[in-house]
Amino acid sequence: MASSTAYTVRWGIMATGWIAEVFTKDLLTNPAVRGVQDVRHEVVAAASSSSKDRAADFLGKVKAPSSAKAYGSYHELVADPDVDIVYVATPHSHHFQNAMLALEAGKNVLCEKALTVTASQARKLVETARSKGVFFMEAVWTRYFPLSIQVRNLISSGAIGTVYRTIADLSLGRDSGDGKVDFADSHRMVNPDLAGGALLDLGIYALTWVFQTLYHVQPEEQKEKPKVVAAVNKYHTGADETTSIIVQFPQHKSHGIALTSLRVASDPDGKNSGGAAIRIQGSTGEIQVMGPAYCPLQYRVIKKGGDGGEVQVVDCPIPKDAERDGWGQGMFWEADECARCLRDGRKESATLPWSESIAIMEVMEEALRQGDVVYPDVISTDVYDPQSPLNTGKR
Ligand SMILES: NC(=O)C1=CN([C@@H]2O[C@H](COP(=O)(O)OP(=O)(O)OC[C@H]3O[C@@H](n4cnc5c(N)ncnc54)[C@H](OP(=O)(O)O)[C@@H]3O)[C@@H](O)[C@H]2O)C=CC1
Ligand SMILES: O=C1OC[C@@H](O)[C@H](O)[C@H]1O
Repeated sequence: MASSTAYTVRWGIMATGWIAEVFTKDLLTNPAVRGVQDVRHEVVAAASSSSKDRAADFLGKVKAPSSAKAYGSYHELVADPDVDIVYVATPHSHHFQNAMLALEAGKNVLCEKALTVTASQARKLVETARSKGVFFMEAVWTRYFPLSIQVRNLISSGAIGTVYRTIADLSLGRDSGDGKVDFADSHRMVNPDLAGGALLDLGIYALTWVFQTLYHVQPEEQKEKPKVVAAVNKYHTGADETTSIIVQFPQHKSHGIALTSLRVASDPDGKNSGGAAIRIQGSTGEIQVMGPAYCPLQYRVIKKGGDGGEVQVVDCPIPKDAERDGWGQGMFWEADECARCLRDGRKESATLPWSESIAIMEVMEEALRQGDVVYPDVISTDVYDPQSPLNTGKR
């Protein structure tokens, strides 16, 4: 078990869908299994906008302690004084209103990706977190993987010289052969009412690799806003199905190429036979990260002019908790980061600062603008409404 002096964070889970379950199970794994002694996590409440019973079922499924409270509304969750931090696990359409509900209640917030539908919404959330003096972070879990940390350190230490280009792809390959993809039109992946589309859901990981290799590593005073050129193919629902973006940092002479698609796959056979999903190309070598871009488990360092014997292959497996049915997907690392920030009084994570989440939202917004993708007003407004249907669940 984690040490008895470990700093404990009490989580409230907002929504009860797929990722809420995966994340909450990760929270409830034993931190010692991943070598963590200084922080630990408790799940004290979960809320469903559908019903209190659904929240109770959820708590049962994740084997939360019997003391954990089930709420039938998001409003009740954010009012619970025992909750230190709210994890927002609703579709991206809802993130602005739901995260605002929690921030306005004075709660710390970890909000699933994509942070919002628009950059203006992201800026408003950050302003609110700042004025309320609470912690706020976008849940891009991949950033906190030991693999990502190692890759960023390699870049910063000059292991592949100056990085001039990163090519990153996260594409699912869900073409169903009849002109459609195999998500129902109502599914959050393609439904504009839920801010569906490849870019906000998947492309954000390709952009994460572009940003953490070309932008994050830039010294603060040299951080440069990128130029953006995008090509977008729209699905018949109006959401984007294939989006390709060139992100240019002119001062740094670097290009990021972020690719995403629901039609073709980054890894058609699931064995990485197609090669690396991410290529980070420097003046003296290349780092290749094997996909999927959201959950990479291996990278390779290839030195320029090497004879093939110089390729260093590094595996970074995700520790599983055998005492908890083998749970552990790698989402616990971002939770540990939240705990350490709360313990240390930090309001934002240095690994994914507010300004970087906003910069990525600005790129996605610009790409979607170039592709004529338009989302409904109710999900793209930046006016907070505690009684919005997105907060009350009145669908
Ligand atoms: N980090 C990662 O690896 C992943 C992140 N995600 C992100 O998590 C978010 C949720 O995705 P996922 O869990 O797959 O989605 P699900 O559809 O499985 O769950 C979403 C939950 O949100 C709540 N909700 C509230 N209003 C609505 C609505 N109008 N329609 C649908 N659901 C609603 C529901 O919970 P309730 O009824 O209890 O309120 C629902 O169960 C997305 O933003 C996605 O990008 C998703 C998958 C992986
Ligand atoms: O964040 C995600 O990562 C895994 C994908 O399968 C999922 O669609 C996406 O939301």
